[in-house]
Amino acid sequence: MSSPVTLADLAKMDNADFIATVGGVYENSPWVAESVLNSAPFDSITSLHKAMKGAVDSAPEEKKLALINAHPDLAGKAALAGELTAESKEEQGKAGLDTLTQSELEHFTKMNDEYKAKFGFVFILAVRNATKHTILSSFEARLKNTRMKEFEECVTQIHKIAWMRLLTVLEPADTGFLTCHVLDTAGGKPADKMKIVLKRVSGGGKIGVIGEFVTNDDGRLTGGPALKGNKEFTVGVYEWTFNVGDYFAKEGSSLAGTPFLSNVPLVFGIDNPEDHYHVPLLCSPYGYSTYRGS
Ligand SMILES: NC(=O)N[C@H]1NC(=O)NC1=O
Repeated sequence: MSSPVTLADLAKMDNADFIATVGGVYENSPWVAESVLNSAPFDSITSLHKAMKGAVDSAPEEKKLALINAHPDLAGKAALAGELTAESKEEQGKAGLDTLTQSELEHFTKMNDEYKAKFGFVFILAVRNATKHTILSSFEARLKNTRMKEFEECVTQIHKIAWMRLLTVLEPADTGFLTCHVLDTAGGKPADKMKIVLKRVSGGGKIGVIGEFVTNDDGRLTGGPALKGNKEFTVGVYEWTFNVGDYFAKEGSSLAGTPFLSNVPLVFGIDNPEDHYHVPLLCSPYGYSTYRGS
């Protein structure tokens, strides 16, 4: 795959090159990219996606229907005939749809046919991070919906597909960063001097341990964000490991010889590398919780 285009390079392109670069993020529908040319240049993938999404959402019903039907079936005829776009081939391949057994293939054909017979359009699911099992259970669940709900769901899935395609084509803006905060809910105070390890579990960049930190008096990471900018803060799955056991031992509040909580792992996903993700931990010796903060 060619290396991602920077937003600065995208801004310098003429219309034809702009369409050649991002025209394929809405499957077989370059009109979406064409309709945002007036709003160029874009300073982030987020703003480009927002503009493209807006063009689709404000398009008439027939145009949305044509957009849905511009997608190939999952594990359908086009896939079998080797006629998928490069983008769709990659996505369907990542979900394992290019290595189905004969009986799995028949199952997919049955679900595609049932879905089309009920709703009159192609079943759409963003499958880049899916498996054949999650796709089949999604088919089952969505077959119970109304046509209107499914129409909306397909458009929502198309926006997700476009977002993930933009992330493969363009280099994100350098604005994203990851922060943390640990609060001791038993003591009613920030958890200071707690050791935290950060690992990248999957995604772009080095996999494995990528940082070791200690919280300051305010329970935040000494030295600022754990990851910062588009070289470090990439789409993927990450894991904090909080050394809660040692912290509460230091506080003198661990009553047991073998503490109930020792290391607390927290696995979280980064979908928008241009955003600020604040991933905190609220903990006591016997429980913990988190949320996506700001
Ligand atoms: N039918 C359908 O959902 N197709 C699409 N989904 C996806 O992730 N890529 C596609 O081509």
